Amino acid sequence: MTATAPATVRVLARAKLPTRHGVFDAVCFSGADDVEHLALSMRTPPAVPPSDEPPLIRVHSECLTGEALGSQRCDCGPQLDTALALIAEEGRGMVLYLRGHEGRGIGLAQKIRAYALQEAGLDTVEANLELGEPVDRRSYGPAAAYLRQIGVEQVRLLTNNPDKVAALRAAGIGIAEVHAMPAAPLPANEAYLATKTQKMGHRGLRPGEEPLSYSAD
Ligand SMILES: Nc1nc2c(ncn2[C@@H]2O[C@H](COP(=O)(O)OP(=O)(O)OP(=O)(O)O)[C@@H](O)[C@H]2O)c(=O)[nH]1
Ligand SMILES: [Zn+2]
Repeated sequence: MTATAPATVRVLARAKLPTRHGVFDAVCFSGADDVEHLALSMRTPPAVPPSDEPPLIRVHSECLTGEALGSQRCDCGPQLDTALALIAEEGRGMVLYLRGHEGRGIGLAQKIRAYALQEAGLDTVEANLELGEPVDRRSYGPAAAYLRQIGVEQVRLLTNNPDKVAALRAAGIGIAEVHAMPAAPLPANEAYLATKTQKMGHRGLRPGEEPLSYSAD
C-alpha cells in the first residue's frame, strides 16, 4: 500500500485582472484534483500600515448559469459580485473561485436535470437525491491547500453555509469570523433560498439587514 501523497498546489499562471471593482491579482492554480481554479486577490499597498485582522476570504463555487448568464434560479452571480466589492472596499482579501463545483459538484448536465426536477415540484435537495447524487459533492481541499501554501492560516470567511466553515476548518484553515452574505431574493429563487435556509442550515441576510459577522467558535 502506498502512502497518501501530501496535498500539493501548482501555480499555473498569474496576471493582473482589472474588474469594475478594481485591479485584482489573478493566480490560476490546481490542487490534488487537477482542476484549474482561480484566486483573485488584493493586497494592502506597502505605504498602508498592515492590519492585524485576518483577510476577508470568499471561497466561491463556479455557477455558469448564475454568473455568466444572469440566471435568477440562484444567487451565485450577486454573491460573487458582492464578495469582490467587499474585498475591494477593504483593499485586501481574496476570492478563491473553484471550478468543477458546478451544481454543488455534480456537474452542469446534472444541475440542469436537477432544475427540470425542480420544475416538476422537487426542491433543490430532493432533486439531487432523485438523481442519485449527494446533496453536496464539493471538496474545499484545493482552496485550503492554496491558502496554506501562501501562508494564510486565519481568515474572515464570507459565507452563509455552515458546512463550508466546517470543511475549511477540517482542512486546517482557522476561521476567525464568518461574515454572512446578503441574499438576493427574486420570485424565481425564493423557493431555492428558503430550502437552503431550512434544509441546509444556511444563514443569509434579508434585504436591508446590516451585514452580520459572528465568531465561528
Ligand atoms: N445541484 C444544484 N446545484 C445548484 C442549484 N442552484 C445552484 N447550484 C449550485 O450551487 C453552488 C453554490 O452553492 P450555494 O448553495 O448557492 O452556496 P454555497 O456556496 O453553498 O454557500 P455560500 O458560501 O453561502 O454562497 C454552485 O455550484 C451552483 O452551481 C440547484 O438547484 N441544484
Ligand atoms: Zn448559481
